[in-house]
Amino acid sequence: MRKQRLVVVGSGSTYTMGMMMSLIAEKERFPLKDVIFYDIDEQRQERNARATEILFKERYPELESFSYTTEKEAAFKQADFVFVQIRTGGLAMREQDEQISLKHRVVGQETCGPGGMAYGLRSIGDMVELVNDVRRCSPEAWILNYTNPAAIVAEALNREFPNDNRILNICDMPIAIMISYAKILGLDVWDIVPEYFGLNHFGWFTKIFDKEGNDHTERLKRLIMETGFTPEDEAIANDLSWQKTFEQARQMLIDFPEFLPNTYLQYYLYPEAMVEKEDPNRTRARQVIEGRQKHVHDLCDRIIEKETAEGEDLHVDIHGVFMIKAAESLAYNLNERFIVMVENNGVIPNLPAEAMVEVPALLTSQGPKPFSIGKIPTFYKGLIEGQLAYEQLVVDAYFEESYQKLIQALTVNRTVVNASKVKEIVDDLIIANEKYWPELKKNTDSSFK
Ligand SMILES: NC(=O)c1ccc[n+]([C@@H]2O[C@H](COP(=O)([O-])OP(=O)(O)OC[C@H]3O[C@@H](n4cnc5c(N)ncnc54)[C@H](O)[C@@H]3O)[C@@H](O)[C@H]2O)c1
Ligand SMILES: O=P(O)(O)OC[C@H]1O[C@H](O[C@H]2[C@H](O)[C@@H](O)[C@@H](O)O[C@@H]2CO)[C@H](O)[C@@H](O)[C@@H]1O
Ligand SMILES: [Mn+2]
Repeated sequence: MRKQRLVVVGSGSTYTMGMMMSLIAEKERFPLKDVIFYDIDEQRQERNARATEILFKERYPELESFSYTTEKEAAFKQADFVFVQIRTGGLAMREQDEQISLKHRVVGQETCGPGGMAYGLRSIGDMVELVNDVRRCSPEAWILNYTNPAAIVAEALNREFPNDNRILNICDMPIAIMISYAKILGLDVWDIVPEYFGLNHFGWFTKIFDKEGNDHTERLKRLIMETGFTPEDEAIANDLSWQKTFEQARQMLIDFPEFLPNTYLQYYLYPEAMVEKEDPNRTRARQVIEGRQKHVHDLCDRIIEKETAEGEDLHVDIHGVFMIKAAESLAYNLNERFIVMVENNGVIPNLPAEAMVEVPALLTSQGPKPFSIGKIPTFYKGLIEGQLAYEQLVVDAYFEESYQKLIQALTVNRTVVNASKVKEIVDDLIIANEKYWPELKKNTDSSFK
């Protein structure tokens, strides 16, 4: 089996240690020659890197080399795979996004509504630059991207690199939801065969089969409605915020019982209730800073101090495993089925061909081969078209540096109804994002060509 050369971009991420444990767990199926960390923040990277070095010495002695750098050329020189999980502006800007939105009494969330829009305008520039840098050094490398808001990033990268077939945007939410389905059904998550359609963080499971072809959909729906729905992936099972989110997914199913919803639909279907639930002084970013980030930093500091990872409660998480299993399938042409983002091109014939949709696909050495979905019913088509218009307008606003396109984008987003509120929110976000966004021009030219 050919060993892979892996670069992890955004290696200072709170997810890196989980990802490294997942690489160790998958080493027989995704053997590595070397691993290189790349991040722009030397300190954030160094903490994860020094702990990883110790972890790999103890649990991955087969690895030929591990290194870390803030130099792009050194990082990208010979990669087979580049895993990307960056956060432009950091968790501090996530907190701004959430608080500014909530100040205007609209959804304050990482990837949805005004917060997601602000984050999208920050991510696009860095992601485009990164892909260009990787391609200069490693034209054939697979770039697997987790960076959010993944829907907007996918749309922007597809426009900027239309002929690059080795960029794949993925999200761990569908598989995290499937872990909960598996628990309810008494199945292993990897034995579940889902049918699913939508945009990233905006989709529905239409059928849940097992590998023998048995249809569990109606029983699953009944069990969720009658007995509840809880997060089961270890990383989120005990997190109150995720518990509330999964409980709300049960309510969505009761209200709209045709298909099983992605948890993120709660922000679009019940925006006012979501605002009521939030404390603007302690939004999700603050919980992550004091929760997951603190936990990871403390863990790394202890490993570095003791010079061993022995005795630490380190575990594999679905976030890491999902990306690595997707990489395995691409690297070794395994043709395994994953829910990923692809250009529509007729997969859903009653949506635009150029839309970046999230659907099941076989991952082959030639890239994703999506399954045909067929025409989707009017309710979902209507919701998706609005959300897609929002995502496309955000990307237009970025590339055209257009204030007006951004106003249009947020106006079609279901989380904000009132157009006068849109302008106030956008104006506040412009000030907060001065360092990150392009300077938006206020011309009012018609978009008719
Ligand atoms: N797609 C998904 O389903 C999914 C799941 C979980 C997390 N994520 C995303 O993963 C990313 C990381 O999340 P986190 O909470 O660990 O964030 P984090 O802030 O802890 O880590 C991000 C790291 O990226 C680095 N970084 C920022 N800009 C960079 C650039 N231009 N080049 C290289 N490094 C850069 C930062 O210095 C930081 O170390 C976020 O975008 C998050 O939304 C996506
Ligand atoms: O609010 P956060 O930072 O805790 O989470 C935001 C991310 O949520 C999803 O990822 C989950 C994932 O679904 C779960 O399996 C586990 O690994 O935790 C992740 C984070 O809690 C979502 O898919 C991401 O896009 C979000 O960034
Ligand atoms: Mn996601």
